[in-house]
Amino acid sequence: MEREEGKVMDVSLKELSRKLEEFAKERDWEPYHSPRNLLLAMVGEVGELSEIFMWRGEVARGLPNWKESDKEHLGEELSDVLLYLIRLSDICGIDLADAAIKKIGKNAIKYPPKAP
Ligand SMILES: Nc1ccn([C@H]2C[C@H](O)[C@@H](COP(=O)(O)OP(=O)(O)OP(=O)(O)O)O2)c(=O)n1
Repeated sequence: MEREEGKVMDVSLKELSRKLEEFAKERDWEPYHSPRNLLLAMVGEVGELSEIFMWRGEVARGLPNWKESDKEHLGEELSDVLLYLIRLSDICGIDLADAAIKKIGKNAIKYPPKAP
């Protein structure tokens, strides 16, 4: 994991996946991390993420008028969704990085760029 001024600059999905595995092992939570439980946990976090945007109306890119504390909360909920997604993929035996790259390739064929 590459760091600069205390901030993570580059981290792989595999590194995050390993950290999540360690986290679950250290707490004896592995039996609870079944595919269905992880999926439900992720959907729950998507709900929490949605709540942040609820009733605010449309939001400008970069969230210029948001309080720092709201942006921090947003980062936490986005992370919860990502972490459960990575853990779910891992427990299902899916290499998420590989699957995502392949899917981007497939998308590009389905939706070719407009001709110049
Ligand atoms: N069985 C569990 C429970 C939690 N976590 C981890 C993954 C998530 O990143 C985070 C979720 O924790 P909480 O369920 O406490 O959810 P929040 O952090 O959103 O707290 P709250 O719902 O109180 O806002 O913890 C986990 O891996 N396995």
